[in-house]
Amino acid sequence: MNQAFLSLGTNIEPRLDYLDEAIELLEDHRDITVNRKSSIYETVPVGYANQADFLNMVVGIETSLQPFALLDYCQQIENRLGRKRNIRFGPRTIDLDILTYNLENSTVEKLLIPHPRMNERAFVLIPLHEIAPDFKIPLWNKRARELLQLLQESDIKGVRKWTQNG
Ligand SMILES: Nc1ncnc2c1ncn2[C@@H]1O[C@H](COP(=O)(O)OP(=O)(O)OP(=O)(O)O)[C@@H](O)[C@H]1O
Ligand SMILES: Nc1nc2c(c(=O)[nH]1)N=C(CO)CN2
Repeated sequence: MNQAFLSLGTNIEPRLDYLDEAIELLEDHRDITVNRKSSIYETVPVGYANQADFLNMVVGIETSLQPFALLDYCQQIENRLGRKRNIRFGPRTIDLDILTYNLENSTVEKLLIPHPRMNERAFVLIPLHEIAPDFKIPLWNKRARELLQLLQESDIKGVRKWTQNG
């Protein structure tokens, strides 16, 4: 069985429902088992600042799907949840990125694994550290915590645990 980590992000309300529905749709697939879920984090937008705060989380899955089939299913979920692709890095109902797939590296533009920007994203590294503290991310061959240490304090401050009651 293959082990992958996926990043989920949303900044259009109802944000919590989009996360819940995306996870349900992952669990509905007979070839995917979601075996780890991080907490939900509220995060300041990175890249394109003029947009609402995100909810982000990371899940660990086991799957018999090959990487492109997994990407295809992630994109089906994005489409079902009404994802529009207009502004790069802009607002979205749900974004599902494949962070890692086993210890594989893929350099095909349509599917870059590990995700090439994950090392600079505290909104990915903090939840990944929570569920897989010892996992060494291929390409950098470093744990999430070690990559976090290379980021600015301000990037890390933009990520805080989210609870429904604020
Ligand atoms: N690891 C990956 N996970 C998901 N999509 C990927 C990955 N590597 C490459 N892609 C490609 O990136 C394309 C654009 O993806 P998307 O619209 O989700 O980007 P984005 O969320 O705006 O930016 P980012 O990838 O920085 O999070 C997808 O169509 C997909 O083919
Ligand atoms: N905080 C945060 N910022 C982002 C996010 C995201 O999920 N969270 N996704 C982006 C495009 O992939 C761009 N910027």
